Amino acid sequence: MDHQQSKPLIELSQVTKSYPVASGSFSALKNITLKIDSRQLISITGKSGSGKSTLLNLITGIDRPTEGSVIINGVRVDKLSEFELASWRGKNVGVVFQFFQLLPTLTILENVMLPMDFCNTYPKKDRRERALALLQMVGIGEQAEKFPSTLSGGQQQRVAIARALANDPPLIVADEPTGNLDSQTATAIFELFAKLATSGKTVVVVTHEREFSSYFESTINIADGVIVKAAAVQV
Ligand SMILES: Nc1ncnc2c1ncn2[C@@H]1O[C@H](COP(=O)(O)OP(=O)(O)OP(=O)(O)O)[C@@H](O)[C@H]1O
Repeated sequence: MDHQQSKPLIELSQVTKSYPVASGSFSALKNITLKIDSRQLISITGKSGSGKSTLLNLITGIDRPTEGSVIINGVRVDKLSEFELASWRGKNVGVVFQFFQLLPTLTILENVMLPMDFCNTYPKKDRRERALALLQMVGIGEQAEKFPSTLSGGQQQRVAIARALANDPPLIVADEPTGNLDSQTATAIFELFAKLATSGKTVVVVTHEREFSSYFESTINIADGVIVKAAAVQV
């Protein structure tokens, strides 16, 4: 990949996230400074309770830091109002979950159209065609009129990825996206993420699965709220 053209998509400066607890306050993230270039596939790893979800929630603007700044694609996300955040998130971040979280009463196609309907990002007449094109891109175009419960886990995760891409966000974030999938299906999902990074997306994946480390350009390892390693992975 041509790293010459890369620029940071994600910039965290001296970020601390503390929660009030009975004994005072507990810092889930401690003074984190981090830059992630665009067009990269990055993993976040660490033991349970190390701070991975907290980091992800700050990057997606679901949570705000107690101290420090979070800049995504040039926008100071931690300074946006709740109203601004909802709109910013809808257009700038596609989220993929472990358990897919598709709406069961909508068809696959309707699930993928939903973010466009919410954010009004594409003309109404174009949304169906765009959703279909995305489903074809992730390899399940022929399932478009089916309901989520009739699909396999791997197929449902492909739908969730198509939905995450609906508004063409620069950033895709995935929290344990293959935690519920067999190894072969997981491989296909990581290959899809790699393809997205090559096509220009920045993809940040929280994962425990070490056997897929070769897919990532960098791995950010967190322990007790501190980045202990953020090394480039040799592919
Ligand atoms: N709202 C909260 N109030 C108090 N402590 C919290 C809160 N949210 C998270 N924590 C604590 O912050 C630390 C980091 O939590 P976080 O969910 O980010 O970990 P994680 O690495 O994602 O874990 P897992 O792999 O189990 O999901 C944990 O010790 C957790 O108990």
